[in-house]
Amino acid sequence: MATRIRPSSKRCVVIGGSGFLGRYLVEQLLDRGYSVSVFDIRQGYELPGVTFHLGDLCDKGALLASLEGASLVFHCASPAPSCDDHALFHRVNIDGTRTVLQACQEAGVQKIVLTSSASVVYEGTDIKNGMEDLPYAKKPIDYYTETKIQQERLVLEACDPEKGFLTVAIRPHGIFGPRDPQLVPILVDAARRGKMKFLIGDGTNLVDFTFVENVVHGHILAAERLRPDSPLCGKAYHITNDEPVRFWDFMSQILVGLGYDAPRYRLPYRLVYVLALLLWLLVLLLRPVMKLRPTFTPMRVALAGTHHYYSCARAKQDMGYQPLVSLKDGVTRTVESYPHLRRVA
Ligand SMILES: NC(=O)C1=CN([C@@H]2O[C@H](COP(=O)(O)OP(=O)(O)OC[C@H]3O[C@@H](n4cnc5c(N)ncnc54)[C@H](OP(=O)(O)O)[C@@H]3O)[C@@H](O)[C@H]2O)C=CC1
Ligand SMILES: CC(C)CCC[C@@H](C)[C@H]1CC[C@H]2C3=C(CC[C@]12C)[C@@]1(C)CCC(=O)C[C@@H]1CC3
Repeated sequence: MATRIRPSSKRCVVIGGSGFLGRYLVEQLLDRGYSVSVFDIRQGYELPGVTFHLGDLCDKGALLASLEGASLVFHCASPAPSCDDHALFHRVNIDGTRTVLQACQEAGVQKIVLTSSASVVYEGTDIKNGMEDLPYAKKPIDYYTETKIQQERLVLEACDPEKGFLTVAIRPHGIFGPRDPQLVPILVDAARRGKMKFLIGDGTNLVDFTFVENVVHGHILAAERLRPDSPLCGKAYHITNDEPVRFWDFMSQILVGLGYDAPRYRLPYRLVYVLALLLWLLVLLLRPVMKLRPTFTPMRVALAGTHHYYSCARAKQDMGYQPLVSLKDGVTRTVESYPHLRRVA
């Protein structure tokens, strides 16, 4: 007869653990004495003590096999926002998250920490020191964000302390750090193609960029403070560096740190936004014959030209969160980690 492994509070599974954030989470959990398994569609690395379960999170059978004995699950898997595949976003972020919840309930998992996104309340217009009680965006900036909203709702609504099933969502914003496959590589690619000479808007808009280790710290605190009687149950929490920075100053620090010139010439925000929309329409029209990937999408232009920074007061109060790494140190460590992306004279 097969024996069922008893759930241990230190045994956890990181769904999406091969990705950028997931790998940092796995490393930090190991350092803190957790026993960690990864469930992911791919194996991104090897690490002593970590078991990889490869599969699609939409496959309940595959998930169940990985969840045996675990009491805690971190769900940080998602298709990349830039993939722009509506069917895939829907299948993974909405249907797949339902499957994750069912599998966790069947496997006797007690806690789920979801990686959501602060962008679930952002509609492309200014947000200054936004709190978690802002309503979900009625017009999200893209389909990825639309599915992140539905995903967060599903996870938070599933919280049921009486049944011993506890959920919480972390909303990070603009995660960066060594090994980030998105922000720095996209920026450097644009600079190498001569597209980073201009700044969009007047350059004063403030934005949150969050060092990856702070995001991980928020996740682990949330997991440890999530109890049937705690205020965290069924709630969302912003996790930021708590140091809003001018978008274009942050971009310039990274570019200059890697040997590229900082953007110098200003372009009016509205003009660039309309041009990006027109370009996007053209991309849609041409899609049957060719697949183009413009650098300046309407979503990126909105993020580059508006204020979007969030308060993490709720996380400080309910879980004692404080960022561990300052923005300055985070930028230095990030720049140093990309020698291969430096400008060659
Ligand atoms: N990066 C950021 O600035 C922000 C990210 N977030 C959220 O943080 C989370 C982590 O993001 P990040 O680390 O940047 O993303 P990554 O793409 O680096 O990591 C996600 C991981 O999930 C995997 N994955 C995708 N689909 C499936 C699937 N169907 N089944 C199993 N695994 C799957 C990916 O594999 P593959 O690479 O093959 O697709 C990848 O390994 C995401 O939920 C994202 O929405 C929120 C706010 C900001
Ligand atoms: C070409 C330039 C105008 C912009 C280059 C930098 C951008 C690639 C990044 C600036 C803000 C980032 C961001 C995200 C992805 C990378 C940026 C657009 C997210 C969309 C990632 C997923 C989320 O959940 C929200 C993030 C907001 C900020």
